[in-house]
Amino acid sequence: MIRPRRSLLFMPGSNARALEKGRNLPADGLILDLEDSVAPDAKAAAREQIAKAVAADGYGKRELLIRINSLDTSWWSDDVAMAGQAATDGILVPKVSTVEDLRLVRDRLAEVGADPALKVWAMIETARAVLDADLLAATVHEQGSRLAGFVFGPNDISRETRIRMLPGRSTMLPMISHCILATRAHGLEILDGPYSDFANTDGFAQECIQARDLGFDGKTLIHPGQIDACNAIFTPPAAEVADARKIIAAFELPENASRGAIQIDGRMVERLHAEMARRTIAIADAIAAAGK
Ligand SMILES: CC(C)(COP(=O)(O)OP(=O)(O)OC[C@H]1O[C@@H](n2cnc3c(N)ncnc32)[C@H](O)[C@@H]1OP(=O)(O)O)[C@@H](O)C(=O)NCCC(=O)NCCSC(=O)C[C@H](O)C(=O)O
Ligand SMILES: [Mg+2]
Repeated sequence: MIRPRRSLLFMPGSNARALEKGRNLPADGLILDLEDSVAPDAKAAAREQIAKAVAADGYGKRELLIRINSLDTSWWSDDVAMAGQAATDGILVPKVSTVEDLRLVRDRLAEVGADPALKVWAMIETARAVLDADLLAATVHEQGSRLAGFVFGPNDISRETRIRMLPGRSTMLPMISHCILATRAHGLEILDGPYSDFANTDGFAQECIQARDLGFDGKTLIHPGQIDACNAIFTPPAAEVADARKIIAAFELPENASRGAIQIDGRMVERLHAEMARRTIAIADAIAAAGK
């Protein structure tokens, strides 16, 4: 089943006001954070607060992920124990670098008896993870894997590699495309990283358009003011949906039953375009069904 993932808003697990606000924000998903937005001495309280907020529910159809702390900290194991028992859709694992990292998380989730439907998302934000993106994505085929996709992490990549984050992202485009290819080769999803300068609405909109055109499924956000623009940019435009319906209808005509390529309004259209059209319609329908 296709799920709209146009906008996933990060919120600090230590911020009760944000957790409360998340119940009414129009984001497709929320990422309740235990990692970088939570100070070291607030980790335990944030973990408890997230558990209570999820148990109290009220998040409706929004996809809920909990970002745990990285595997080189003393917190991650308790984070997984809490997240594995919480009624969410998945966990987001930061600073994944090796396939062994993903196996550790898989085994810990099994140990705590997590619901088999709970998914794992990996943040790709180390040089090693970018280089080995294909290997990481390939773990989806392993027994017991819960991997659903990647979230790109430009800030940590920049920190580790000293590659600068520039407007237009010219310095990061090769690695972004590399990660997107790795996910698609294994049937996974991928979300773009956040845009920190939340007061710069034009810059944000340009980055969303770029993210969509590069092939990301959606974008992670850090401020509620970014949701509407992000949703609008990642929503298939009405004209694209109408065109998709036309393509499907054309291939369903008896006279086209045995044709691989046809003509619509002066353009060549092939069956691969019908496949793309079906995805466009499925996303548009899923957005409509979610009432957004
Ligand atoms: C960046 C912020 C600290 C700004 O917060 P604040 O100063 O409170 O902003 P505003 O006054 O404009 O807020 C207006 C109202 O909106 C609420 N709010 C703000 N942010 C959020 C949010 N993320 N979720 C829910 N609600 C939010 C405020 O409470 C105000 O509400 P009201 O009281 O009704 O007026 C803040 O936006 C923030 O903390 N953002 C999230 C930070 C975060 O989660 N960071 C981690 C993810 S990014 C990352 O980790 C990078 C990645 O790993 C990489 O490597 O690239
Ligand atoms: Mg990061």
